[in-house]
Amino acid sequence: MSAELMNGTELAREIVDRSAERARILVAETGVRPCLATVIVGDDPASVTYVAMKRRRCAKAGIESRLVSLPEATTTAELVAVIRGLSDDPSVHGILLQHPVPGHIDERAAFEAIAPAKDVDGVTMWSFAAMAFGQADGFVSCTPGGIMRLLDAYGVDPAGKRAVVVGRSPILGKPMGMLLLARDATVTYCHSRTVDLSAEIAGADILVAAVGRPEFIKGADIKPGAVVIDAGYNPGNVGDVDAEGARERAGLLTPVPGGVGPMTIALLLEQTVVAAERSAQR
Ligand SMILES: Nc1nc2c(c(=O)[nH]1)N[C@@H](CN(C=O)c1ccc(C(=O)N[C@@H](CCC(=O)O)C(=O)O)cc1)CN2
Repeated sequence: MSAELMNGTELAREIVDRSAERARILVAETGVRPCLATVIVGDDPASVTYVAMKRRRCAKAGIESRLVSLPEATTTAELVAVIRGLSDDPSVHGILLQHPVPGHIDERAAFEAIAPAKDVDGVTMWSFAAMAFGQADGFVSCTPGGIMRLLDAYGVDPAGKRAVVVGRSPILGKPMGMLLLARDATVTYCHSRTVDLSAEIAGADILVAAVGRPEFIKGADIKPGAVVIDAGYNPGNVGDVDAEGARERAGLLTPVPGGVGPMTIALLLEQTVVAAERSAQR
């Protein structure tokens, strides 16, 4: 078997094009241009690259992008104050705090300073709860939200399927499982204390790898015909799944690059436009 690749680049382009058109209409009808404020603390090279990618795509989509670049030594209190300022600024519609922040910062406290209506990256507790309770007024965490859109585009209905999420981070693994559960999948979370990971993976109809360890998931463990979502973004564009092995066994597979990554950014742009539309209606 050779897996069909799920083209995230193409689907993301469609979403960004539609978002750009909505942004254009919003400007024409109300004079409001969607604005995303991105906050980055320190100069981690990967984060700098991701932020630059997001800003480039905002520019292409007609979304204003405001960059707040803070030094490594920024304290939690200073960061919270900056984010609260953006939350109170009516010209800002979406706020993104690039993850990870330096270790001395309380990242949760910083995320929680984002006003729910501007949480276009879906990182606050309010957004998580809204997603878990199926409330449409919240914003979804972008990577899991993008993955659900990919599944839909490729006709994968999670209902009744065994879904295994490897990883339990607050902005990826945990919300991923909740979104699959909301679509009636039988969800298992796996993590560092999971006793027999290979056996859990072997039972997965839908496997989401979100561990942050290069090629951690071995092709031989994958159930033949499974849908394999590689949400890894390790240095050198290496995913969390052994891509060669997965191609042999999976039915559908997201490539790295060109799978989940572009969808993450597409969802961020789409949700920024939605936040701006909502603010213009108020
Ligand atoms: N606040 C957040 N921080 C982080 C998130 C997030 O969703 N919100 N996700 C990751 C990294 N990330 C965005 O920040 C991200 C990583 C990779 C890509 C991407 O499109 N990758 C391309 C390849 C890139 C290249 O060509 O070099 C791909 O997969 O095709 C997008 C977003 C951590 N932090």
